[in-house]
Amino acid sequence: MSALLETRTLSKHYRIGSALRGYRTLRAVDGISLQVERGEVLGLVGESGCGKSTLGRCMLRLTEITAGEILFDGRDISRASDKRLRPLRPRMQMVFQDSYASLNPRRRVGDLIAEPLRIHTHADGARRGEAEIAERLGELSHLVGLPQSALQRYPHEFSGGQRQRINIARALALSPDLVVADEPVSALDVSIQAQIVNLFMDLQESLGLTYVFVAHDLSVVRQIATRVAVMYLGAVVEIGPADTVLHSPAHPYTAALISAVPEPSVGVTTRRITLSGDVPSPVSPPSGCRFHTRCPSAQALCSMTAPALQDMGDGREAACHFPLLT
Ligand SMILES: Nc1ncnc2c1ncn2[C@@H]1O[C@H](COP(=O)(O)OP(=O)(O)OP(=O)(O)O)[C@@H](O)[C@H]1O
Repeated sequence: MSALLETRTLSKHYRIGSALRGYRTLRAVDGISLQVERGEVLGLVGESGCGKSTLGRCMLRLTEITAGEILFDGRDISRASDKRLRPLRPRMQMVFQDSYASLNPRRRVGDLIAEPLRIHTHADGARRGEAEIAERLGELSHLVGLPQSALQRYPHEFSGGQRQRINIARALALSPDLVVADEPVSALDVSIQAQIVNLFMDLQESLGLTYVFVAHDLSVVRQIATRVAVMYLGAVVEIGPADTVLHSPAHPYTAALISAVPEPSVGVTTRRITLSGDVPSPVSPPSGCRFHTRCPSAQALCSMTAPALQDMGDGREAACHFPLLT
């Protein structure tokens, strides 16, 4: 069976600057090939600005891509028009970090959750009637743990965690196959984060969902992800089963990310690695391996030749000339 979603050398470049000062190309996502299998939770991790959100948005074609291909359920949607995407939209949904910005403050929660049901018809073109919508609203609020009374109220009357439940209900309204969640818990208090992560996990199990879960917090990713893709400067540097990648990283960058987590239970690294310097600009990424300017294991080869993702023989791939395990 084919993957639910596949990207092939996917790139998203932005033109930045001005006519006066000159234009430059910012490589937010630069040639990423990966597969998201049905029923899995792929965690996307990496420092701020490495391209996680851009990749998530490209996967759902919420933004035009610059190059490469995206296949959803075997169908090439890389350059599909809005009209062609429309029947697929219900099957792919996004949950954003900012639970408030995603909700129109002037509309009642019930209307907000029902909106996708009113906009999209059934697959045969039939519109949903009000009784059907009311029944679905009842199901959805139960699924995400919102009381029925919440449907009559407005977004500002809720806490951040409850608002994220509203966003999740909206995303699930049309029974999607794939949900891309972009830092869905990072704006929440730690105690509430656990509740929302648990909700994501319960829903995934009961509804058989597939997630791409973007997060910079490795302890959250470790809790929910079955596989992890580690991004650096627009590229994937390591990808594989979450336990393998987070417990015995092959790429020095993954090891450094894990080292930076204060609580040691997140991963057990073979070495403690501290990164020096800032992330280079995606406008002019370093030659060879993009990570070589900050890598403690870098050698002459690393500044000349970009390493491709290689099979490490344990179900994971890493893009490094001198991986930590060999
Ligand atoms: N619309 C845009 N125009 C120009 N540059 C953009 C645009 N959107 C994102 N970028 C740039 O693309 C790069 C990747 O951004 P992106 O938001 O995808 O990273 P991220 O890993 O999700 O970071 P964060 O966790 O901070 O959101 C950054 O350098 C960002 O400034």
